[in-house]
Amino acid sequence: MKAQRLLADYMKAHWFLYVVAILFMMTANIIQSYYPKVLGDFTDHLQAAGITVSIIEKYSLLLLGIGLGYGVLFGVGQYVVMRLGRKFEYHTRGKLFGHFTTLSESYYSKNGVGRLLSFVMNDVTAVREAMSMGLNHTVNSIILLVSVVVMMAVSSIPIYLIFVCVLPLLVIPFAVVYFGPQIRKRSTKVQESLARMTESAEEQFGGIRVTKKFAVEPIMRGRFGKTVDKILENQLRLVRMTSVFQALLPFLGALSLIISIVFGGYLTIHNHISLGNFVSLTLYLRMMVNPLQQIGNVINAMQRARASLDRLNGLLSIQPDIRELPTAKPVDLQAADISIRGLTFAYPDSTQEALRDIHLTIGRGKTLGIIGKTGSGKTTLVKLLLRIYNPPLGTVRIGRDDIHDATLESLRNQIAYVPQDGFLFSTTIRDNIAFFNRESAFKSVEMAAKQAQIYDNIVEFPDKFDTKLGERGFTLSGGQRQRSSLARGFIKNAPILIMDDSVSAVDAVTETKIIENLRLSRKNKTTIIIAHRISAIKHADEIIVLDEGKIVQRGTHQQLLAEDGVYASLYSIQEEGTRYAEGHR
Ligand SMILES: Nc1ncnc2c1ncn2[C@@H]1O[C@H](COP(=O)(O)OP(=O)(O)OP(=O)(O)O)[C@@H](O)[C@H]1O
Repeated sequence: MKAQRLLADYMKAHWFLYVVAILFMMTANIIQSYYPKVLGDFTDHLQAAGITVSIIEKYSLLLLGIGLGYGVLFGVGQYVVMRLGRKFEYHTRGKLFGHFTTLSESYYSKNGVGRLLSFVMNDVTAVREAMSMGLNHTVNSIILLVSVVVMMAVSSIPIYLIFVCVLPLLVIPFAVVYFGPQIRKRSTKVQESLARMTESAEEQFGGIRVTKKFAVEPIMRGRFGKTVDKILENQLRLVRMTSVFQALLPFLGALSLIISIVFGGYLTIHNHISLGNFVSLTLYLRMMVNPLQQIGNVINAMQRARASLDRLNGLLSIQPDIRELPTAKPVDLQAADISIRGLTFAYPDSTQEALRDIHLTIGRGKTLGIIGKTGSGKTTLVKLLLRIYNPPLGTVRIGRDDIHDATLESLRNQIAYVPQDGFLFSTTIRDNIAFFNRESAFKSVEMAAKQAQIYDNIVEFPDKFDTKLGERGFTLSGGQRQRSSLARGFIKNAPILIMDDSVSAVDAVTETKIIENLRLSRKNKTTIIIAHRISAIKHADEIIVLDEGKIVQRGTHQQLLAEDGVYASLYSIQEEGTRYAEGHR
């Protein structure tokens, strides 16, 4: 859906309130346009009959009426429009967030969090401002201008005088046509540099611990400084352009006033027009300057909003690259083997193949171990099983069906994936563990914590399972974080559990206990364990060794040890390391 559609749909849904607000503001401005006429008449009265109490009473009451009428009607109209604007902002942010949730990992790997935030913050605000201010000012200005022109036309001020005085103001539309597109271009640049700053700030804050440990704060300040400098540079270019534009408008207003004083004054001296007409004319012209200036502001705001709308359109038009086929059916992973045939895969935008000609069957209820050098394609393989990326058609099957024929929900609901650096939310440890179902019984949360060997730590925390974790769970150590995220995977008790190097940060004794718990609790359930340490996978029914995206060895632990290959040499290095460590205890 296009961003303009969002805006149009919203306005259509609230058309009644908009009409009421516009009517209020129109009436307010019509009332206000009487003000110069009243002062003009007052001047004529003064000139004809001198000042009297009754004249003062009459005109002050009239002016009070105009003031009150304008104030109340305009105030209510403006309130309604502003309120609608804020609601639009709220509504649009919700829609954008909804869209974000549909986008796949490849989008997030290319766009930083800061950039995404900037859509939700800066762009939505720019559109809201243009919408509220635009409507307010446009209605006010147009109605006031029309009323003033009508009032002048029906007054006894000669038309030729009005025309000559208004002449400089007619330049305004041309100025708008000239400046508008340039302002828009510069606004786009400002929005883009704001997005880059938010992105940089997010990254810098995220990496603040690393920065502190390496004492490279000046580099960090320098990097951030560059993004801020760029904003300043772009903003100043925008400000220069808008300032010239906005200064031009009052200048033209002043010019028309000067003409009215010179020409109108001349006509008054020679009794061609009354003194009251002369006063009214100058006041009318003065009254036209503000609305004209406001129209200029509205055009600026509209240009900014157009730039933001274009960015939002770009975002909303991105189609998630992982989509479900209309014919997709739920699958039952408990009842089917997974077979991979001739799977070769390269990441989008990458020419290098991350996986090459993989043939593998993961039998139901079996445990598969995956080992291999860093970057050998282990995580890629499981990402394809989860359809975080799309495997080529026909290469991955669940039972007899292609994985593309499965609904994403059924697939992901039946797989518990535990990554190496499991993200923890700023909530209680209990909610973090029971993430997939917040309603899980406390008993199951405790059980999962025990299986992941984190229970003993949690009961020592100040509020035990109700301990709130800080931003990203920083109050926990690396190993505790990893085990909490492991508990989150265990509690799901899913037909398939994938542990992606998720015991790397625990000591050997804890690892052995976790693996033992795993074997007991996951009897007859499929488990895939990716690890760098052989100790974590040696019990598996089958182990594959990946190297540069290819399976170079496969078999049980014993079979692989018997072969002269990567596995056996890795084993002897790791064993030697363990013996060495034990010898030095
Ligand atoms: N999103 C991505 N876009 C492009 N290339 C990627 C992406 N993710 C991984 N790669 C590349 O794909 C290859 C395999 O990466 P993968 O993460 O599967 O390795 P791994 O065996 O899990 O490594 P590790 O043991 O370090 O976790 C690497 O060369 C990596 O650079």
